[in-house]
Amino acid sequence: MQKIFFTGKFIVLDGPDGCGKSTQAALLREKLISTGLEVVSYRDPGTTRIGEAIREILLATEYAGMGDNVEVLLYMAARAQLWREKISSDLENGKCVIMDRWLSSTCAYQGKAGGFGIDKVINIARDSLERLWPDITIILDIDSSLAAKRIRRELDRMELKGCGYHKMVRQGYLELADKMENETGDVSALFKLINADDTPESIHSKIVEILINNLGKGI
Ligand SMILES: Nc1ncnc2c1ncn2[C@@H]1O[C@H](COP(=O)(O)OP(=O)(O)O)[C@@H](O)[C@H]1O
Ligand SMILES: Cc1cn([C@H]2C[C@H](O)[C@@H](COP(=O)(O)OP(=O)(O)O)O2)c(=O)[nH]c1=O
Repeated sequence: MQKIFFTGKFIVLDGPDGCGKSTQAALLREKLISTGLEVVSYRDPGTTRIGEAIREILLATEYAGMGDNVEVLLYMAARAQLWREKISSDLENGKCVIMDRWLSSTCAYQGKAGGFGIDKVINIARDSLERLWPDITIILDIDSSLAAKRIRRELDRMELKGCGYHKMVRQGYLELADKMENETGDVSALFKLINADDTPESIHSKIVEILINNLGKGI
């Protein structure tokens, strides 16, 4: 079995709705625990009481008229609370934090698809978050209509924004990953793209390989 040697890493899985983040977060959590690591996994927005309350407002279909700028601020608020209550101390205590979404989501959804602007999102994050980027962001890239077909429950306010919006979300992730490769300083971060139109097992193996190659040594 491959052994993973790293502790206290902040790992984000991100991508369009239905790309398989939750499935992969659960598989990765089991894998890291099986190698003896202490692991916590959270969802953004949510996890904290404040974050879950903000999440309810963000996803409720009754608030269809919410502006993209308001969305940016609410997602950022939920995230700031999650950092303050959970992630910061977990990392200090050497735990691996697996996040289902993070700042990259706000860049892709509100920044790109909503038209607010990716750079403006990053500027707001810089002023409101203690940490912008995780140790690594893994984007599960998939055609938006294929991802939408995987969702078999009632759609929430964000999922109801339509296929044009969700196509732009995918473009947003691709643009962000590309931007990260070319930036330097606090704007740059480690981003990896994976083709999510594959079996869960194969995607999982690729994620583990990426982590071993980028965060630690494998044998
Ligand atoms: N690689 C995959 N191929 C096909 N279906 C998948 C795959 N990964 C997850 N699914 C299914 O697609 C749906 C959405 O997966 P989920 O992990 O909840 O995605 P997300 O958290 O990104 O919305 C679930 O029904 C799940 O069982
Ligand atoms: C974190 C975040 C999520 N979102 C959206 C993506 C989802 O449609 C919704 C809730 O996230 P989530 O429950 O993770 O979506 P799913 O499991 O369906 O992939 O919020 C944003 O628009 N901006 C953000 O910053």
